Order: sequence, then structure tokens, then C-alpha cells
Amino acid sequence: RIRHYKWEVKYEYKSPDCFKKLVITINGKSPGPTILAQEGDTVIVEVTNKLLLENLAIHWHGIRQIGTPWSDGTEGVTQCPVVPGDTLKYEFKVDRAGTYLYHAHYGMQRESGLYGSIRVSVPDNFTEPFAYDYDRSIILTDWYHKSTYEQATGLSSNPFVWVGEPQSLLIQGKGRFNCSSASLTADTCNTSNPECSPYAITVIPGKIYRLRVASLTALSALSFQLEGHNMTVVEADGHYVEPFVVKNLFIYSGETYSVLIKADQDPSRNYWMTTNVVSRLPNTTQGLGFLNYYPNHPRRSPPTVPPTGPIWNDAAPRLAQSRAIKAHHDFILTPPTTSDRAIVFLNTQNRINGYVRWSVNNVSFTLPHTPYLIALKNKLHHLFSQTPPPEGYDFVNYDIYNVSKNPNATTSNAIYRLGFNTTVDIILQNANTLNVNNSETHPWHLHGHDFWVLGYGDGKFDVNKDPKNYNLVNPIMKNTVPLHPYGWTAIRFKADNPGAWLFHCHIEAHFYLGMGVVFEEGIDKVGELPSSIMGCGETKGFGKP
Ligand SMILES: O=C1O[C@H]([C@@H](O)CO)C(O)=C1O
Repeated sequence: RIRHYKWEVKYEYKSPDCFKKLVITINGKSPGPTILAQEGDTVIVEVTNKLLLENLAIHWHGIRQIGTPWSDGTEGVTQCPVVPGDTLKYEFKVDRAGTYLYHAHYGMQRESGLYGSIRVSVPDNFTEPFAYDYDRSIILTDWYHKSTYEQATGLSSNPFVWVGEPQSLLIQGKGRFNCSSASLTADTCNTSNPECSPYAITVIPGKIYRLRVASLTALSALSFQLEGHNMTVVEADGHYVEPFVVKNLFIYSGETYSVLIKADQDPSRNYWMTTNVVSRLPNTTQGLGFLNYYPNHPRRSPPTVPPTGPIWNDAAPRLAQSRAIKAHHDFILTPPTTSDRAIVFLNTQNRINGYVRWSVNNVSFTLPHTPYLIALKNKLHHLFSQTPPPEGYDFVNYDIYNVSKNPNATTSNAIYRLGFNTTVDIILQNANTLNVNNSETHPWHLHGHDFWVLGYGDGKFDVNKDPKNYNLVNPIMKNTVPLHPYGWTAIRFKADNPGAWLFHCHIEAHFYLGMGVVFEEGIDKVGELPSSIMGCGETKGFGKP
């Protein structure tokens, strides 16, 4: 079946957390409409850019785009941006049931509110490994009051102006800023504005709910809680998980989970739904929503104070949850037992000519003027650097626990070319930032593939010892994984999807500052590119009759 959507994207004044600012909406809404489809369907989205002064691209996060790499929606990698006034038709197959997302992939545009859910249901004759009565989706975000332009300008300046901690946390696009904390007029900030009334999920006592929880924060790692209710984790990034129970669901930007909850508590009241910042010193009040027991009023406050979140700087429970996520025993996709190539990616914050940047192996990524997919397909190799980027770093001498003695890095737009159908291991290695005793959490997202998560570790990855402990028995497949502070994360994937694919830190400011790489595989097998994606750079007008 074909699922056809027509979207108009524009800026509108909205007050998602009671503070009025410009928000990017789709057909008048942020979050945008949920895409509902069934495995095997074709989704067509015709996007019209009505942003007036700004380009646009939309990425279908978790959809592998097998056979349609030009529909991945990654500006600079797989397409030219959609200029104001233009319409672009995205067309792709949703080939696997699960919980996915869509969001802007042009500059830091995602954090202006351009995002939503994709829910792909199982085929008619298929039974899932768990039962539930109702299915609900929510997206967690953090929210800034400064515009994307102010943020991007600060990040690109010397002296560096960091974006800072967010002003509020949103649950399904709703949050609450303390308007009296700043001298703001009622027109600018008004807590009785219905646009910022807390999000509520209504449940019928006794029923089981599948709650699809996703994070698209710009910066924050979150802990998600439902007061008085345990959650059973059953799905991660579109793959069934061997079930396990949590009170706090740790979730990183770009991840999706399904959890089961039973509405089995005292039905005469409502319960808090909360999000808390973890892994960075929180300077944002917790996000609040309601778990509303029918027939209580959905806006009736619970009689309790909202539960406090976990200790923000205790990394141990976060690492433990990452390690607990294994493939469901009936749905194990076994990884190849060996790889053809292993690349280590050292994650560092650097300084280039006085400007703060983020790097992989001391190379800070920049996008070329002509998108890679188009340049590669047309064999225009002069359009980006042909010097292969590094496969590792100075393992012997680099001290990951301290500020680098030489924080200098270089910029490059070179890419990693992978042999088609080869098996590739990536070991993400964390390190200290430019500040003493500081290492941050980075959620890494791969386009065009799912990967097996082979393991997580503390400290420096040992190439002789650590691979012996890889989980090759029941590793989960995901498209986004956290790299924990001072730790490493090892993943494996098959380079079997012809195209050019971004792999990057999902923190908006970090990718903006160069924290990403591009992989190319099987470019000769990519079909003819639609001319609609080629209207920029040196290939402007290519494919036009
Ligand atoms: O890129 C970043 O910059 C700041 C800080 O390191 C400098 O102010 C921070 O926390 C980041 O993640």
C-alpha cells in the first residue's frame, strides 16, 4: 500500500513551554503528524518549504532507504536542500515494523521543532512476542529560547559561545518554563496558555499500554519515569528486546524504545510522567506530563510531588542499562563472527585556529558544496578531499583521561570508502574534553543501516583483550548508541546498502561543530538519481531534460 502525505513546513509563533517563539511546524503542528504505515508499505511525503528565508531537508530516522539512498534526507550528503517555495517528494519503503522518527537534517533546524513519529506496524499474519491493549507514541525533547541562528553564530564564533543548558524539557511538544523567573510580559510568557498545558496519556485501569518513547533532544541525555509504574522494555530502534524491567528509562537523542506498562495502580488519581537531564549538570527543571487514569480529569494534578530523577553524574546505571539491551531470544539476527575492517574513532573536543570544534581522530568534519551521493555517482572526485581519513589514533601515547596536550585538529570533507558487502567494526572511543575532569555522553547515529552492538566498556579500548568479550550470541541491532563518558562502544555492520551514509553524534551542536563521518559503499550499484535532489553545487541542473 501507498501512504501519501502532503506537508507544508513553515515558521509560526507558538508557546510549547509557555514562552512565545518561532517554531517550525508541519501542517500547523509541532511535533508534526505521525506517519502510520504497515511493514512493506511505500511512504510518499511531498514537502513544501514555506520557511520563507530558510532551506530545508527531512531525514527519515531509522528507515534504511534500501534502494532509495537519495531519499535519506541528509542535506549535503544525499541531497541538495529544498529552497524556499520548492516542493520535494520523498518516496521510500518501510521494510521493517518498528518505532522510527523523522526530523529536519539541515544545519541545526531539528531543534526548532521540525520532528515527528513514524510507526510501522507488523504484517497482518504476524504475532509480536508480547501483548498489549493500546499503542501510544511520545517524543521527548529539550527546548531552547534562542533561535537556531543565534546558537549557530555563537558556536561559530571566537570566543566560542556555547548554547548552554536548555530552558525546558518537552514531552510530546509540551513543557513549562517558569515565566516569573525572567522579567517577561504576559504576551511573551503565560503559564495559563493552553498551548503549554501538560501532555497527558489517558489510560483505562487494568489495561496494558505499549508506549513508544523516543528522544530527539538537541543536547540532553534523559531519564524518563512514570510515577508508581515499572516499565518493561520490549523494543529498541525497531528490534525486539529480551524483556527487562526499569524504573528509569535512560534515553539518548535518536533512540526509540517501546515499553509496556500496566495501569494497575489506584485508579482514583493521576500520576506524574517525568523527564530529567542526566550526564550533564542539570540546569533545567524536569519535564512533566500526566499519566491520566480514566475517568479522572486529564489536567488534574497528582496529589504527590513529582518524583526526583536519578543522580545526574552516576554513570554506572546508564552503562548497566546499555548492557542489558539484548536481542529477544526468538528474534536473534546473528552477526558475522569476524569483521573485514575495524576502525577506531577517537571522540575529542578540539581547537582549530582558536575556534572550538569536535573531531573524530583529530579530523573535524565539514560538508562539501556538492552532496556526496551526487558527486560520487557522477564520479566528480575533485569535489571533495580524496585523502583517506585516519583509521585510528595514537593508541600508545594519547591519554584519554586528560585534556589533550595538543588539542589542535584539522578539518576535512574526506569520506570512508567501504568494500561492498564487507563487515565493518567501529569502535567509538571517548576521551576528556577541553575541560579538566570532563568527558561527555555522545549518542552516535548511523544512516542507512542497523548495526549490532557488540559491547560497551570503561576506559581505553584494548584491541587485544576487549574483542574477546564481544557479544556475538544475542547482540541487539540498533541505529543509535550512546558512547559513555571515558568509555568505548563497539558496533558491527554489513556495508550492504549502496549509497553515501552519515554516521554522527546526534547532539545538534556537536555535529554542527564537526562530529561525524561519511561512509560510501557500492556507489556503482546506486540507481539513477532523481533530478529533484540535484539543484545545487557543481551538479546544478544535472538530470534535467
Ligand atoms: O561543545 C561543548 O562546549 C561546551 C563546553 O565544553 C565549553 O563551554 C560543552 O559542554 C559542549 O558539549
